[in-house]
Amino acid sequence: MIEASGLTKRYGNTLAVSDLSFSVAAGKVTGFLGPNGAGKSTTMRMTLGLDNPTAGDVRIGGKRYHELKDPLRTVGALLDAKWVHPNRSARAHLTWMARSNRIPKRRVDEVLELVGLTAVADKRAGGFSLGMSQRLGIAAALLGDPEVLLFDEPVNGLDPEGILWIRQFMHRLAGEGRTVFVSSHLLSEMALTATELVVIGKGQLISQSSTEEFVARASDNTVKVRSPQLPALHQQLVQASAQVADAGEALIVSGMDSAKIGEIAAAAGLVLHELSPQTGSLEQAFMQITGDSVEYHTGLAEQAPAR
Ligand SMILES: Nc1ncnc2c1ncn2[C@@H]1O[C@H](COP(=O)(O)OP(=O)(O)OP(=O)(O)O)[C@@H](O)[C@H]1O
Repeated sequence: MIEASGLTKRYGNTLAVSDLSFSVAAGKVTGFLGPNGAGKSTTMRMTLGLDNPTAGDVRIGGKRYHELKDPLRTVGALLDAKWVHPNRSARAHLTWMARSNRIPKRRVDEVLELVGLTAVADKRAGGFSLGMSQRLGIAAALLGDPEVLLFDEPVNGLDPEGILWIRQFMHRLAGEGRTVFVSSHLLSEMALTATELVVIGKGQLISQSSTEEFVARASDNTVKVRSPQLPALHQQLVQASAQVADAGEALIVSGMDSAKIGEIAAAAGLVLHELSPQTGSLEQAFMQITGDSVEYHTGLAEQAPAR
């Protein structure tokens, strides 16, 4: 469990994080979503005691990072996958980390196995692909078998296979009852990865809710209907007070649910080829909720360049 309350960080004239309060529950993947520069990394650094808040605090299991007796056994983090010494092997890197944190050496082999790096454990980490480096970073985060895990933009720059692996691995960690908090500016990725969302813009909380609620709240839910008798169906729906828009070979109906549309079609003896509720995307939801209050427009690209 992570709890931020009134968390604030000022760098000179920049208010990077402003009076931010949210909580992250155990047993779920919680997405930390916001455009570039929204304050996600700063929040994560404060959570890990790498930066001090100007005001407020953030606690892990009720304690500030500095108060944790055995930090690595409580919280693991992947902030930057490329910080490993390039000439060190994955095993040597993890062994060094384990030793300096009084973690038994056998745990090194366990985490290498968990992330699928056993076969390359003795190769130079400097030669690793970004995907392999991310796995090594995750192995390091898991060394102390912590209850709480923080990942900052873990899928940035990864290929689809790497992205899928990370997503499934996070679900698995949450399934084991851990608290998994993962930041991203890739909205569609978060829709697939996270069941809860903490959304920020310009250092401030925009919303905290389930991913489903966030999308439902912001999007106009519509129903797509296809029929070989479109004009007749159109007329029936308008008569029943639905708003109907033509979309080529389909109608997009709002103000009426799919059950009602099906009943109207049946009553009029009209054939349907498709009747599908359209839920809005996370992108739409984000734009709608944040409006112009955040400079999100450049952050909407699906594939951001690797950092
Ligand atoms: N050490 C620092 N000194 C000065 N300003 C900083 C520092 N770290 C972050 N900032 C500023 O604070 C704001 C929030 O940055 P932060 O990196 O936390 O955002 P972010 O949401 O993680 O964005 P990104 O996805 O681009 O990393 C930005 O305006 C950034 O320029």
